[in-house]
Amino acid sequence: MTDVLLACTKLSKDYRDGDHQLRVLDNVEITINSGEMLAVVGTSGSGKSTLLHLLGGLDKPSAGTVHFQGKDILSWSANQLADWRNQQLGFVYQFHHLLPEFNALENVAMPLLIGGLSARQAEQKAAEILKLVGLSARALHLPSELSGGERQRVAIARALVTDPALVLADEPTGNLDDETAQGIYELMLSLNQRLGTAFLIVTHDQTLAARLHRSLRLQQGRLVAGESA
Ligand SMILES: Nc1ncnc2c1ncn2[C@@H]1O[C@H](COP(=O)(O)OP(=O)(O)OP(=O)(O)O)[C@@H](O)[C@H]1O
Repeated sequence: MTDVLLACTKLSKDYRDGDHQLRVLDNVEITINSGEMLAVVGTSGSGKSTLLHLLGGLDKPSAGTVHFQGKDILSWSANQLADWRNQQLGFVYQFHHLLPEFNALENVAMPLLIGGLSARQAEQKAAEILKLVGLSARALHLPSELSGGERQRVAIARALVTDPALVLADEPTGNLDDETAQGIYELMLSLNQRLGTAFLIVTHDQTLAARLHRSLRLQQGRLVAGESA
């Protein structure tokens, strides 16, 4: 598929540090196609999280554009952005951010409840997605009763439960051992094949990034020559 899902042009972000202006992102241009798995690789402080925040409409750039399916997200109100995130995007972070007092099923169902679905419909859909990530048997367990890898599987299920077009993942395996991290990448690749969901994954791990369809490198806020996997 070649239709463009998300695109940014000349994206820059500056922070003021006393008298200093700190340029954290500098004229970044990225295009993500529907169904694509794209990695952005960079060392700590290269601007990866800042980039994801801007692409997910969680922060505004100092300059540049962000378009989702051809629409200018920077012109949207806070409510429009919130609806868009709920309906079209899924987020996965380094730390799972599951709600500790709710079990896996309830955590996965949460975005659907927020989106207005009934509890019964939400739990039915959540159970389907938990099955896809191989966690049906753990559905009624609290996050504290799950391993780190299982928690990330639940977090991925929660990101996918609304059938988003795109998942933005910020170091989704940064807190896991190598073997578990590989398993999470396998899972994301198989979900991409099965559901057609696009993924943009930022990571410092080149080996994991090389498993995806394409990878780009961010260095001190600039995209440098990218590698295709
Ligand atoms: N709100 C802020 N105010 C000032 N500087 C910031 C702010 N947020 C981020 N920065 C700076 O921007 C730079 C990029 O940060 P960012 O978190 O995007 O990097 P990263 O590549 O995700 O790093 P890591 O892998 O360590 O999370 C860093 O130098 C950071 O200190």
